Amino acid sequence: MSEVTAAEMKRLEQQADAAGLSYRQMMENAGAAAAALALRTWLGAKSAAVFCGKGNNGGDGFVAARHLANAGLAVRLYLVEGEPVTTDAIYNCGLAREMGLPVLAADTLDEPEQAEFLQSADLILDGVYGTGFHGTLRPEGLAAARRMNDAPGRVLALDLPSGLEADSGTAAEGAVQADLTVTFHAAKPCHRLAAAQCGWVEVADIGIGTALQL
Ligand SMILES: NC(=O)C1=CN([C@@H]2O[C@H](COP(=O)(O)OP(=O)(O)OC[C@H]3O[C@@H](n4cnc5c(N)ncnc54)[C@H](O)[C@@H]3O)[C@@H](O)[C@H]2O)[C@@H](O)CC1
Ligand SMILES: [K+]
Repeated sequence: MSEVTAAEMKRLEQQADAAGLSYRQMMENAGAAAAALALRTWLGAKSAAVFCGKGNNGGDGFVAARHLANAGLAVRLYLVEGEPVTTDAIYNCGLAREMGLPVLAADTLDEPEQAEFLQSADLILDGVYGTGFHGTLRPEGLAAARRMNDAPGRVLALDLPSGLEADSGTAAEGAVQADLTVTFHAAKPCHRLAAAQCGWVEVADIGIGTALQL
């Protein structure tokens, strides 16, 4: 399996953007691929809880949530560190809201109705941190990882399980344990170095190969 580091991936995304494949389109492709993978892996899934951080990994989560809702699933989004801050994540959070998807603070999961939704969700999507993560999990990230790990549903990590460092594969204490990880364009070193934490790993095409004629 070919592999790229987080820095190499960033460079490829810059080159693809310069070649006409926008960052927004890459995010759309990533989230759509993740939703499609979830739907064909877990046939019959009826509900999904999607955890989003404030960066572009969260952006992938908003996109995936839209596609899962369009496929008929009951979907709720949980913001782990407040509102998104990157341009494309803000845009996709807005689209999810316009569709009428519930976008809630993750600490609402302390309330019985939200806790019940998470307990009954067939799918849990982890869009808290991707290649941007380094170091240890702060309290919000740690609490979200614990909720995902404790929930009975299947956990799909977007790009990599939150709490793993993409290049070193170092797992922060309390990191997400995924059943399935969908990574984009190519595997990152963590998928090999922390394979058990990632579960089954699938690589999704997000258009970079075509844009760059690789
Ligand atoms: N740039 C792009 O065009 C694309 C990016 N994609 C997604 O974007 C991800 C990378 O997004 P970002 O670079 O925005 O970063 P992430 O969304 O991975 O992380 C969010 C933020 O967390 C912060 N952070 C780092 N360590 C932390 C810690 N220990 N505790 C709390 N916060 C911490 C970082 O400063 C980072 O800005 C990829 O993994 C992938 O999922 C995909 O949408 C494909 C296209
Ligand atoms: K993630």
